[in-house]
This record gives sequence, structure tokens and C-alpha cells, in this order.
Amino acid sequence: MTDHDVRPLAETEYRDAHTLFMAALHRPPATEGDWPALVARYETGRVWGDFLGDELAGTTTSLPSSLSVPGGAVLPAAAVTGVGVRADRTRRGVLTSMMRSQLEDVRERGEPLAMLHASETGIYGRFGYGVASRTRTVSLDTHRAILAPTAPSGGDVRLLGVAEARKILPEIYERIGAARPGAIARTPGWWDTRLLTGAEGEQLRVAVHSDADGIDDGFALWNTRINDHRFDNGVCTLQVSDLRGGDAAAAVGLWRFLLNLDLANVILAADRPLDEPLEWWLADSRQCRVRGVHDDLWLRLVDVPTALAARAYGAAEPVVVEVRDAFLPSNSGCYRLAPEGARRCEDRPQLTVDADMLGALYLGDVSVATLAAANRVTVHDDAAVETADRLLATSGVPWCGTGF
Ligand SMILES: CC(=O)SCCNC(=O)CCNC(=O)[C@H](O)C(C)(C)COP(=O)(O)OP(=O)(O)OC[C@H]1O[C@@H](n2cnc3c(N)ncnc32)[C@H](O)[C@@H]1OP(=O)(O)O
Repeated sequence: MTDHDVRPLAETEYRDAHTLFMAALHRPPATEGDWPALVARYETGRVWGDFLGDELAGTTTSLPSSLSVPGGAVLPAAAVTGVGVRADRTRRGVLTSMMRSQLEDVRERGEPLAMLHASETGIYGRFGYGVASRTRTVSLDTHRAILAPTAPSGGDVRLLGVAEARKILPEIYERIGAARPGAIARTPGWWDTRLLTGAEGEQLRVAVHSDADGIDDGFALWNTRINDHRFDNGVCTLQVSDLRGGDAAAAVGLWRFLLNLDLANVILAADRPLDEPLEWWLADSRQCRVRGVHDDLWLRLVDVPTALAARAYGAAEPVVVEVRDAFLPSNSGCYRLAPEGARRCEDRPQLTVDADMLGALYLGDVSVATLAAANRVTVHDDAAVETADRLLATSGVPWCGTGF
């Protein structure tokens, strides 16, 4: 069997690696026009390849980012993306070799967390990633989905071109959205890629909401799909890919604007937070049709002591949790979680979790009770389940909703 040679790629190899990744996703290579913005996000030493002989067999990349965690801390986090293995070289350990090198590298960089969006749910649990947040996709018939008189009225909404949006959206996002648990940093390169690349970018529409004082406090991005340009018999769908409001009034203001757009008859909004009160803003809650609930951010605690110490805990008795981390064994051991913080300890564990389930619990999306009922948490002390849930409880559900 050929040995794996996993190493950071040279800049001259980035294009081949990206093309390999796109092919693994059954997609064409990046265009010449899009490549400069895509490659600008890459950082030296963070683009990995696995060579079998002289041949590039797989690749993975991590982008420097950060993640907001319960309690308000923002931790450095590696945003893992671009994972692909040549279709004729799968299932011979290429991904496993790359994940090992990448996670060790992330830890050496002092980033306690790694995160990703998964193409399939069966891939990343074995490497210690768990589903830490979820989103939903909703659709609304714009003629039947009427906002209730009780819904906040919202303020002024104006349309922007993408070039102007590139200038002002990053600041709005940073001000209104970045503190929620699950929110990640959107770097300048992320905004370039999102707003200025892709055939889709040409069709992208942008609206900004401002409050009564004229302060911008929300935005929406969407593309339009029309199946009949005569508009007499067809469907004109607004595919909303991003909608952020600093408060309920801003979010409703943007929804109101979209619902009232002439000629459109369907809104399909992806990556919405699970706790968005859309059903309660509408006169008829059934007009918010949930098309699916999806895993959003997959999270891996790379440095468990640091990550556990960085988040906040609720008021409850301490609980001792044993962490089993087969892929990064130095994380394994017992941790005492308490309102004042978390630290390693030698006490007897009341609960045992594997690294992927620790990732699932970390932002508060799922309860210990749920995972215990699924035998995903081993319970040594029944009373510890409820206590741990009070320690880990958060006031809202986590939401990322940012692709990378
Ligand atoms: C963050 C992102 O970029 S998400 C995008 C991920 N990329 C894709 O989905 C592109 C298409 N798929 C691929 O490129 C590859 O199949 C990969 C990257 C998913 C897996 O690469 P491989 O080199 O085949 O993985 P590797 O051989 O290391 O497999 C490790 C283990 O995971 C399992 N595994 C690998 N892929 C999958 C999968 N898609 N579903 C379930 N199990 C899987 C293997 O069976 C193996 O299990 P074992 O240890 O019990 O034998």
C-alpha cells in the first residue's frame, strides 16, 4: 500500500487542490474570474494535501475565524472547508490522515475550536465533530402570508447594489449579529466571495433596513427564480439566503419588504434560526411552511480545557464529566463544570461523553437528557443529567447560518 504524505500545499498547488475539491462535489472548477477572490481567503500553511506517491489524492483547508460561545466570549476557531478526496482514491484513509494533521495544526495555532458544514452526516463524527446548531428552511406564499397587526412594523428598507453592500454589510453584521452563540466571524475575504463571485452574484439582490434614527440594523440577500417571464401563470420565487435583523422590528421590516415585492409569489428562505418567531409574526401561522430542519455548524473542541473554560455556565451544583477523545487523546479525562467555570479534575465522573457529543452540547443546541435518552451520553449518576442541563442551558438557540 502507498504511504500517505500529508503536507501543507505550496501556493502553486492551491488551484489543483480547489479543482479536486470541486470535482469531489461534482462541480466544475472555479472560473478565472472567481479564482482571485477564492484564493485570497487561503492562508499559508492551512491548505493541506495528501499525496499517494506523487499524486494529490485529497485536500482540506482551514480558514482563520472565530466563534461566539455561550456567555459572550469569542474564541479563535478554524473554519474547515474544501474537503475532498479524488473519487478513485476514496476509502483508503486519505481523509483520516488529513484530519489528523489538520487538527494537530489547528491546536498548535492556539485555536481551541474547529468547525465545518458537512456535506454528509456520516463523515465527521469519528473525528470528534458534532452537530452544534441547526437551521430550518421555510417557504411562504406571499399572497397568503399576511403579517399580523401585532407584528412589529419595522422601519425603512432600501435596495443596494452589491458593490455598496460590500462596503456596509460587514459593519452591520459585526454590530448586530456576531455576538449570538454560534455566530462566526465573516472576514473581508468571506464577503468578497459571497457578494462578488459566482454566476449567482450577478443576480444577487440586497436590501438594508434602518431604524427610526436612520441607523442600519439589518439586511437581506436573495436571488430570484422565475419560471415564466410573462408572469401570468408562473412562479416567481425569492430565494433568501441571508436575513439578519438587529431586533425583531428590523427582521420583520425585511420580511414585510420581501412579502410585498411586486410579482413575487413565493419566498423560500434557507438557514433560518430555529427560534425565529415567523409563525407568531404572521396572522395565520400555517402560512410559514417548514420545508426542513438541517444540521448547521459542526463543532470540534480541539483544546477541550480551554474551550470548556471559555463558555459560561448556569446556576447549578457542579457536575463531573468524563470526556473520551480517541482522535486527540490528550483531551481525554475528567472535567468539573460549575457556575464559576470548568477545569480538569480527578473526581469520579457522573457522565461520560465522546468528543463529538461534547461538540453537540457545547453551544446548547441539544440537552444532556436528549443525548442520554439516545445512549449518546453515558450516565453514571441519574441526578447529574438534569444538573448538567441547568449548567449548560443557554437563553436562545445557537445559530450560525453562515456558509464557508
Ligand atoms: C467541510 C467540507 O468541505 S464538507 C465536504 C466533504 N467532501 C465531500 O463530501 C466530497 C465527496 N467525498 C469525498 O471526497 C470523500 O469520500 C470524503 C472526504 C468524504 C471521505 O474521504 P476518504 O478518504 O474516503 O475517507 P477515509 O478513507 O479516511 O474514511 C475514514 C472512515 O470514514 C468513513 N467514511 C468516509 N466517507 C464517508 C461518508 N461519506 N459517509 C460515511 N462514512 C464515510 C470510511 O468508511 C472510513 O470508515 P472506517 O474507518 O470505519 O473504515
